[in-house]
Amino acid sequence: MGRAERTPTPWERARAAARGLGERCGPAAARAVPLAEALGATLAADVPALVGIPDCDTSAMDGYAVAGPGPWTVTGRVLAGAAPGSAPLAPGTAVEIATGAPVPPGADAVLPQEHAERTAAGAAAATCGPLAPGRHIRRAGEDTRPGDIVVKQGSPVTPAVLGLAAALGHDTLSVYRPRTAVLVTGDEVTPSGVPAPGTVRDAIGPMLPGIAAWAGARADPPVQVRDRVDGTAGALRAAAGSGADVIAVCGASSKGPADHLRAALEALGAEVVVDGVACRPGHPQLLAHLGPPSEPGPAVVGLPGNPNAALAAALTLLVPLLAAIGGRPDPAAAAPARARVLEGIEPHPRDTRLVAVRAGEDGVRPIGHDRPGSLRSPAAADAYAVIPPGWCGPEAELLRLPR
Ligand SMILES: Nc1nc2c(c(=O)[nH]1)N[C@H]1C(S)=C(S)[C@@H](COP(=O)(O)OP(=O)(O)OC[C@H]3O[C@@H](n4cnc5c(N)ncnc54)[C@H](O)[C@@H]3O)O[C@H]1N2
Ligand code: MOO
Repeated sequence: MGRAERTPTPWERARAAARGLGERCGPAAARAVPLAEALGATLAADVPALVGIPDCDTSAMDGYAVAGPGPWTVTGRVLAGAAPGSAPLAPGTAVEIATGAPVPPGADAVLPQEHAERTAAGAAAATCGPLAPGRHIRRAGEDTRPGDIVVKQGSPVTPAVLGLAAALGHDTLSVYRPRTAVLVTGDEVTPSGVPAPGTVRDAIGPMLPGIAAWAGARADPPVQVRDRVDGTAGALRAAAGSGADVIAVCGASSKGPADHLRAALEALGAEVVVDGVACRPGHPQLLAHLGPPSEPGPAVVGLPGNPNAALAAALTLLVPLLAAIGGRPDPAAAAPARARVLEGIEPHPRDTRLVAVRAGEDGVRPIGHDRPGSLRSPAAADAYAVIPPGWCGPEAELLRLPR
């Protein structure tokens, strides 16, 4: 097992290393998925328009499509969904028309309903003066022409991207969505219900699907692993064999008698890229690569067992790693990146502190309850304030929390 760092890696350097490993392991395999399953993934290919918007000349208003000067004899009605007509509208005639309906050839403009007057003889007249040619007609391809690239590869699939893809005729999209397997260690950890005395409920597994989704990835349901080296190594091997891009291991990251992650990685010949990070909470976290360095092979992230430390570690290593494998920016680092800290925070002498803060109008305030074993503060927070050693304010970088 190659050890890149024997001392804890500085926090910023650890995030960069996670991104670097993600770029080395990525991109995740591209898959065509139905639109209903694509939300939050990253586009693996440009999205072309399969149809023009609009696909033919259409009316932008409810009213009358008119030809020549008025008043006009109304000869019919066209509703949205009608096939585009081929018979030209004769000068002096009009058809009643709905928004989105195809404008007949020969029509000069659309007279909106509210500017039209029907005469007793059934003709239509304008109450608004002459209409400019083409008024209220949306020309074929005016917004988008067939073949236009409307969203670029690498963009996140948002609700608007889904709606646009559907409007342009797509039923599926080709996307990257890295997959992380989740191994929960700890013989005392129980997956459901009120924990019995001496046991604890898994509080890390439930956080990972939302954290992964935020990074454009997905997390498998947690698999519980007994506190043994061979069991941990076997679970890592099985997760790697399942084709996971990343394996997140919860707990067993420290140096106690039941902490077997490092020994299991050593048994598998893993390359350890980050062995401890100079941050609080979360200092025993770890980043490794399984398989030969030249292969994409899954990356392994060791998340400390203390749940607040696990969350800090997930934002430090897991999120940049998954985002890079999916080919998108780290969402935790997105703007606004700095804020004024309105209450004193004591820096740590050597490590970067990640302090849960709530955003107000003038800046951010620590929430308190800052304990590695408790999620009370991040559950009430908007971000972690990043407090490096020697920090004296007044501003701090913010590491955003998934909402
Ligand atoms: N001698 C040292 N001991 C410890 C150090 C150290 O530097 N030297 N670091 C401490 C810090 S900081 C942390 S964080 C933890 C990390 O521990 P592990 O990753 O090895 O995790 P465990 O020992 O298995 O568990 C720690 C703690 O968290 C609870 N836990 C574990 N998994 C879960 C889970 N899925 N959900 C909720 N809670 C969980 C577990 O019961 C323990 O209470 O090490 C310190 N010790
Ligand atoms: O990773 Mo530990 O927080 O510093 O609990």
